[in-house]
Amino acid sequence: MVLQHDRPTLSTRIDAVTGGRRLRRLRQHDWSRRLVRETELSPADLIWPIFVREGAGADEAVPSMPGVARRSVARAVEAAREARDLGIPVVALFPFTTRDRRDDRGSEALNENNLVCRASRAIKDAVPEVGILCDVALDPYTSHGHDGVMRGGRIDNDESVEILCRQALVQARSGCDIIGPSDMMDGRVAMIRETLDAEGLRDTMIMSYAAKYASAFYGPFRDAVGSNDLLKGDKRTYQMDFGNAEEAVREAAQDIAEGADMIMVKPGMVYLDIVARLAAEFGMPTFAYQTSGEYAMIEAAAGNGWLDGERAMMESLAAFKRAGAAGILSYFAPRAAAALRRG
Ligand SMILES: NCc1[nH]cc(CCC(=O)O)c1CC(=O)O
Ligand SMILES: [Mg+2]
Repeated sequence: MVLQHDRPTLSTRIDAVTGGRRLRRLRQHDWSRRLVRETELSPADLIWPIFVREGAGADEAVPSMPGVARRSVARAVEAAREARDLGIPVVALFPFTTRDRRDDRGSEALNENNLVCRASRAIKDAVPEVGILCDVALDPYTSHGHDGVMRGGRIDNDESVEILCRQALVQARSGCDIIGPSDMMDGRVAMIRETLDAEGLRDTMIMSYAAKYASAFYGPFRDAVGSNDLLKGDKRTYQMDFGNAEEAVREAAQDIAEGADMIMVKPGMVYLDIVARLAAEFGMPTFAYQTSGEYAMIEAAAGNGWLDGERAMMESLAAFKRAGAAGILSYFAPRAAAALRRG
């Protein structure tokens, strides 16, 4: 390339290498950028995870998740109303369980009057237009913080599945619309489907956490549900190894064959390759969970003034859509939906 350009010559040469296709042309105006935007986020893409706690009164802040709180059942109902008004289709319920309600088998999971069941009934009653998703896993209820039952120092798959089926049934009967098995036991989707069908609950949907990785990005969530101090060891014998992608395809294939209506990848931001891959490979409604740690990361940086939180929020959520996700579970849901409605 010559150093001193004669403009017309340079322009001709650039036209020659680009074929005259100047890709910046479409980026000139807000209107033209909007016109050609390939994917768009909408409030209907969002699922709002809500933490519920016993008792009445004011929300309890979760320190590691600025802007997120544990709500009483009445306040959870208010959140569902807010979701409806914002156009958010689904809320996901997670219980904060104190030590005294936990045991080594997670018995509280099967109590039809447990917090999640009471919150489901209250929301169904007051705001029937909003869908309810409930996690199926024992970690909010076990004294050791694991998602299943321990047997000789390991999590017993089949014994756990049996309890998880009963947990799913109790939740579905309380008004939960979508069962979200997040436990990663083998065969649980089929067994849960069978259990629900046998009880006449054919319409209850299953969104399986198909590819759920053993991740550092769940830390703040475990604070929020009270499991962090209790968890013994880690979850690597049932949650996936972060080095694996082929295995995610096998996991998703199994869950789909077993009857999952929708699949999910978790965490989300650091596993966008998996989201894109599963969405393309199976063409099933594929969801991503922007987890507590991913949320906290953005909030912490924004809180320090290190990045523009509002923009980082929208950009991170849009990335899931671009990767092919049908929707996103995100603690940003109400804020993002409000921003999208403002336009
Ligand atoms: N099975 C429990 C469960 N369901 C959702 C999350 C994490 C959600 C988040 O980090 O936002 C976890 C934590 C875990 O597996 O330890
Ligand atoms: Mg599996």
